[in-house]
Amino acid sequence: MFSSNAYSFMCKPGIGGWSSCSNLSASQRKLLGSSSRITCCAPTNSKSHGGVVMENETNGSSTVDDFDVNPIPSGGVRDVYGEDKATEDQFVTPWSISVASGYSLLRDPHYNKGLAFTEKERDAHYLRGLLPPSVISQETQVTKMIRHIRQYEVPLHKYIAMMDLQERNERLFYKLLLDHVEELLPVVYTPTVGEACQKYGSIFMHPQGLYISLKEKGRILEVLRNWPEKNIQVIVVTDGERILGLGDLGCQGMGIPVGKLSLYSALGGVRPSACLPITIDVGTNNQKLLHDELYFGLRHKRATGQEYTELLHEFMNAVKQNYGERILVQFEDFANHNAFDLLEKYRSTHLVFNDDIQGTASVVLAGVVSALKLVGGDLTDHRFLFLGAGEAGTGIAELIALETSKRTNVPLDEVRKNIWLVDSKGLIVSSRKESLQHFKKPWAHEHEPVKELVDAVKEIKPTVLIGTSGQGRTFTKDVIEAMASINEKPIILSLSNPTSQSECTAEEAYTWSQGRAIFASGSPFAPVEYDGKVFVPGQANNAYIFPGFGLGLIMSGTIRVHDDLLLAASEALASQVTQKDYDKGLIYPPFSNIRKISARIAANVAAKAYELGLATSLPQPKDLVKFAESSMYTPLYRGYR
Ligand SMILES: NC(=O)C1=CN([C@@H]2O[C@H](COP(=O)(O)OP(=O)(O)OC[C@H]3O[C@@H](n4cnc5c(N)ncnc54)[C@H](OP(=O)(O)O)[C@@H]3O)[C@@H](O)[C@H]2O)C=CC1
Ligand SMILES: CC(=O)C(=O)O
Ligand SMILES: [Mg+2]
Repeated sequence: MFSSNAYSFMCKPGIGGWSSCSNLSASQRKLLGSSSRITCCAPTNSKSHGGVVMENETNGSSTVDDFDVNPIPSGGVRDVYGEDKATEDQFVTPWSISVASGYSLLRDPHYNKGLAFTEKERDAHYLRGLLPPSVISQETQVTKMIRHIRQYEVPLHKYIAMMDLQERNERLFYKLLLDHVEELLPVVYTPTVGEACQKYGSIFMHPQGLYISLKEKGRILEVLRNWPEKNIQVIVVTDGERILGLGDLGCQGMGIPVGKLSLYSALGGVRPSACLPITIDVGTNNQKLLHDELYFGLRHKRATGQEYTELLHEFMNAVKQNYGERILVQFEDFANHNAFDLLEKYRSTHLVFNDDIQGTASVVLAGVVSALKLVGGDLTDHRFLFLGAGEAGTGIAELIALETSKRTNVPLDEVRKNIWLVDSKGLIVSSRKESLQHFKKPWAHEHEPVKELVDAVKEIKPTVLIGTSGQGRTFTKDVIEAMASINEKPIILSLSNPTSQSECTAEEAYTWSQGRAIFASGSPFAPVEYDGKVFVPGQANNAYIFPGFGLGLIMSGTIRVHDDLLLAASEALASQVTQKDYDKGLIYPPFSNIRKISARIAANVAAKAYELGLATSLPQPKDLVKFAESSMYTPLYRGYR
């Protein structure tokens, strides 16, 4: 992810976008060629925007835009290094221009091609003798790497090998991931990323992402400016308190933003250099980690209240100050006592998106809508029961209610009555209302208290059962048999991650429902044979949505997330399920088509953003799907002159 020896040029402060960098002279543009980056800076402590980096790709899109906070007087001399506007008490960053070659080129993951460097490149870039004589293609490298990965039987070893490749040769990493997406997604993402986070202290070799701890309070802007890439378009940030269903992993949660952003590039085509993984370290309440000598985070209990709020507020302001209005901040795996408040606080001032609340809602709504093709009826004909009433559960419930209300013109409050949630204390009912967290209150319907899930299933008689509890094996035989006795084709979504926390396995869902369940899970399960028939479980994971959703926001310059954009993403995803998928009982399309799916999601999201007046990249491209496709990062190697 780091690259220190690229061509670097200073340019005006601004905000990442898709228009061209007007500040570059013709000779600079020529000099930059196809594998160059332009780096800008501003004095530390400066109140102006920090800068933008743009990177050329084959599509020629460039990324410095028109939000100029420091216009250049025509004919004047440009303060390209931010040196002139710095006062004497301010420090400037000594950025330098350099060309990677020889040994440093081989060690630069952004530019390294290993044995794929051509003869000409080996001469031009002082690589003779630093590589064995053979020249091989990127295709052959992919074949070699997938064999290498397959050698490992332990998933964590595969994960380490993938991370190692990412640090050595970024384009090969992404080509490999894209070419073998169904095989490697479970390696770089759930379930293996969960184990990686649990063991991050001992497998940690290269620092990845940016760590912002309480120690950096008061100078977060400076910390952001230490990141080598300047044209950041997406940040995925966690504070590590609710990592998948594994709880508080503190600083070790970094595996999640790193993994999510790999998917942004692989599945959504957002350039890796535009992605910034961040972990905010306010301490951890995980006693095991606090006593682990390899733990590398702050060794104290989590800061809460004002201390937490102030750090997060400084972070959000610094992000906007450094990267501008269009930077997308994706909140990931925060505990629900912070997640809802952060989203509420920043949704009107920043481009923020909570993947666990909003992304999950969008993907599950799509799955439910497609499932209706298999079971019949409309959304209003179905009754939903959730195990788990936190971010994912109430987020999904809310979006299903919104879509149903829009489709039927029935008021939201009325629609909500068909949706029931169970939390750790039992069914959410009106007699509990006073003591409920705010996000549960809309779901407190009139009913006698019910403690056990199986009893709730028998009482509520849901057609759809959704697990968002983070508790493994909670959809017991009794629960699934109860669902199967009420429904010809029970829809059972076991969304909790990683696999150990899944409410049931695919085998349990199919066996206990005598092969009648429409089943999907958050982490993947292998196909199951039951009664002579093979059942292929789908994966209901927000990974279907956030990469395309983010691309849609970025390519349209959208400045705020609106619920209708989530509905647009969901609709696009559901529309990608084919008859062939339905015939296999699948309610999601295969991940092997993910780039096409992401382009459609991006286009639908962008179209809605333009319609709502939230998009700022004007004029609107005529064909948004083509535009999305042409905007995507491709991991093929570029030639170096
Ligand atoms: N597939 C996907 O794409 C996604 C999956 N997830 C997964 O969903 C799970 C939950 O995430 P999230 O909603 O953010 O977590 P939260 O902590 O916000 O919510 C968890 C909910 O589960 C309830 N719960 C906990 N234990 C039990 C139990 N034994 N019986 C009934 N309810 C219980 C909690 O109850 P109480 O409120 O009483 O504490 C709470 O309401 C995680 O495993 C996560 O990995 C999340 C996002 C996306
Ligand atoms: C998938 C995801 O975002 C989660 O489990 O938290
Ligand atoms: Mg998450």
